[in-house]
Amino acid sequence: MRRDVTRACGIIGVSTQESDANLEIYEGLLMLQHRGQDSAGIVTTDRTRFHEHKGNGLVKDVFDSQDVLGKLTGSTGLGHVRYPTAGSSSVQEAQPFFVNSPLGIYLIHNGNLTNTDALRTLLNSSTSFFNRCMRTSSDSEVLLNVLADEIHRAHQRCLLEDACDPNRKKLDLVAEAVAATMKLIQGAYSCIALINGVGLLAFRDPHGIRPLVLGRRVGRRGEEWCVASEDCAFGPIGYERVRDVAPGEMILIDDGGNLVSRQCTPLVPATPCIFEYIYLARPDSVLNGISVYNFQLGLGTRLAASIRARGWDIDLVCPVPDGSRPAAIQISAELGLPYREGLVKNRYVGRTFIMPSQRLREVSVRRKLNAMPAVFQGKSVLLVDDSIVRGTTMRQIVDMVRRAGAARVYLASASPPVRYPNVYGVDMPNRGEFVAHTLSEEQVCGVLAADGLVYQSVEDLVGVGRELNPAIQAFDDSCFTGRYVTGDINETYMRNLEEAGRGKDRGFKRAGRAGAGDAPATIMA
Ligand SMILES: O=P(O)(O)OC[C@H]1O[C@H](OP(=O)(O)OP(=O)(O)O)[C@H](O)[C@@H]1O
Ligand SMILES: NC(=O)CC[C@H](N)C(=O)O
Ligand SMILES: [Mg+2]
Repeated sequence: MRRDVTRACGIIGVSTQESDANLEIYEGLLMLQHRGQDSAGIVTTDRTRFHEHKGNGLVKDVFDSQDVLGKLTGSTGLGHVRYPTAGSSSVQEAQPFFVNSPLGIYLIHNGNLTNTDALRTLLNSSTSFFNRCMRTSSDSEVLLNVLADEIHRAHQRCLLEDACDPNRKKLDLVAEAVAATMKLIQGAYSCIALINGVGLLAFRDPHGIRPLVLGRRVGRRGEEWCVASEDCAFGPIGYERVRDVAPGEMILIDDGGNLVSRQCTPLVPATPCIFEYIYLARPDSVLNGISVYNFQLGLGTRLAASIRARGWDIDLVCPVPDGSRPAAIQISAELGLPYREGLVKNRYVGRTFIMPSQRLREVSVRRKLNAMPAVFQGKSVLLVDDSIVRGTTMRQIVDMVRRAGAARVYLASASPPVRYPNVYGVDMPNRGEFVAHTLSEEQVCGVLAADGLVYQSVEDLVGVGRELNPAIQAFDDSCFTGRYVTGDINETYMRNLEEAGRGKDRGFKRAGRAGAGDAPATIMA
């Protein structure tokens, strides 16, 4: 079930009392590798100094020897795997990022800020204590500097207060700073920071768009903690899922393993990114109380009803491996049709949708998937995929399956038509590149040269999530609806995004350029 290509970031932090954090973080990052493959980084602390290593590439290649990993000593630390949404892929932008004032802080981030440029201007202005100058164009580096600035301000405020207790708890200062940071930054963020002399800090944006899960175990010297993007990381390193970090919540674990939590913004139900359940997260993860696997089965159940209504004459159901398997299995069970694996995947070829040109993407699909005549010859086939974005994958597959002898090729997409970019930390092309951006279902079917096409409806998609966790009534489904939960995304933002992406052929390269004063607007076709 493991995906070999995705486009978000994965984060993990561990606070133990006696174990080697480096090994646990390494193992945890391997479990999160599907979320980002551009770079990997780990930092640990042995309470006297930080130990850091990061680089471009997969976790196994960046940490390719005992020597490299062995130098990362200490019982607390954090790790990151990156797929960029802002800035570039250069090693300077690999995470974690570090600042040394007002105290040593390392930070990792999953998500994307939508007001990065405004924040950068603020940090460079005289209102910032240090007129902070960044080294990269990463939004995550900006986020770290905002946090550092706010920690400094909170400390200054405390010193100025007449009644300030000189021993005022560090927790209070950090909580004040995180709350102030959350007021300034916009967009999506799940973050973990290592703060010298304070401990391990984790916080999640007020809408809970990107995931963040807390795990715990009891060691010989007391409680030990793990925070990660997905709880699939916990099992191999011996932690048990406790709960999701709440939207707008911060958690601080001190060096003694004591955990405290503060709600930094008014608590509202999460509006998590629905694409996590369709494509990004591993099926063995439970996010926001919803099993990703069960979500995907639910997609199959709902889609089966729409397929039945079409009255197509189908001989077999075939998934586009790997992500659509749960939905396809469920469709085959619901419709009483044979399930067949007719597309063989080559696990040693890399990316398709993020390849740097359309021609390369097409070649890559053919290298990655091969259609078997033994399955398709003379059959009327229903192909199921988790999503259709540019349509490159499906167009190539329809052609391959026909060449393999299929009599008819019907298509089912477990998610609705992707029509709008995701601006919250998932790499997506520009609006004009989506095959469905301005086309109807029937027109897309024509472009893909299929005999029929059915998409999941937005109502059914959201209905699956609501059914599995009634406490969550709304999701960030912006890539299907054009409705952005943070309310700050407008046409100017989209145009700037598209202009910044032009010529790079990957679309989502830079963010955070919304024109000041633009009214938030729903972006509809
Ligand atoms: O319409 P397109 O632009 O071709 O993109 C859609 C495809 O991209 C993803 O697969 P991908 O090949 O990225 O990875 P996977 O093997 O993990 O499914 C997704 O699962 C679809 O199959
Ligand atoms: N996909 C992500 O979460 C990316 C994090 C951050 N925006 C970066 O570009 O590095
Ligand atoms: Mg795919």
